[in-house]
Amino acid sequence: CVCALLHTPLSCLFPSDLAGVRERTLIAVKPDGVQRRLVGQIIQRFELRGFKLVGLKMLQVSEDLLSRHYSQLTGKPFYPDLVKYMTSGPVVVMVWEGYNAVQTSRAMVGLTNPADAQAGTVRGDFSIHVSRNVVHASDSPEGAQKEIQLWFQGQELLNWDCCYHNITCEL
Ligand SMILES: Nc1ccn([C@@H]2O[C@H](COP(=O)(O)OP(=O)(O)OP(=O)(O)O)[C@@H](O)[C@H]2O)c(=O)n1
Ligand SMILES: Nc1ncnc2c1ncn2[C@@H]1O[C@H](COP(=O)(O)OP(=O)(O)O)[C@@H](O)[C@H]1O
Ligand SMILES: [Mg+2]
Repeated sequence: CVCALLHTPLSCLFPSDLAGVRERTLIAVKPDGVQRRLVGQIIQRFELRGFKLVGLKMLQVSEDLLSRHYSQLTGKPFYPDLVKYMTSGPVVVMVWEGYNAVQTSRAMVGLTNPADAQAGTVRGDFSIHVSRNVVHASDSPEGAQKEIQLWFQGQELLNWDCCYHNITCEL
């Protein structure tokens, strides 16, 4: 721990805002992202940003899981097409942990409609249409907790120590 090397208590480096250091968010590479071989690049962005991967799997999504994941969208006109899209092939779903993970991940992913997503975001760099926008990212800490419980069993998530933990803002 660099903190120990510096003989500096962590509280000196991060004086007051430690609440969000172990925040977790759910990111899914949607079927179009998997088909287009974008999984590696998406994982790399989260690793390079400083987040820690604590869960990862590939699966074929069931309509039941999807309807629970997108429960607020089931009445939308595009929902049937959304189901076709999301069940058209495997998705890669992961849980990333770190300071302010939800908000920062949303910023990295970009706005829902790729036409509005800034260049430099996943959607802004890799997609052009809202119905094929490559990734999902939880949009609130509460939503993230629900989604993580929906997609992962507790034992599929690993607490592991990162040797750079004070640099990446972990406790
Ligand atoms: N007119 C629309 C609106 C949404 N969608 C799809 O439905 C998903 C869920 O919409 P929403 O939750 O509003 O967007 P985001 O939160 O940005 O996307 P996600 O929940 O997948 O992260 C979108 O990503 C998109 O794939 C769509 O195909 N057509
Ligand atoms: N108007 C739309 N037309 C087609 N698909 C949409 C539309 N709005 C949202 N979607 C799809 O539904 C997904 C979930 O929507 P939402 O949760 O609102 O956005 P986000 O994915 O950014 O969290 C979006 O990512 C997108 O794939
Ligand atoms: Mg959403």
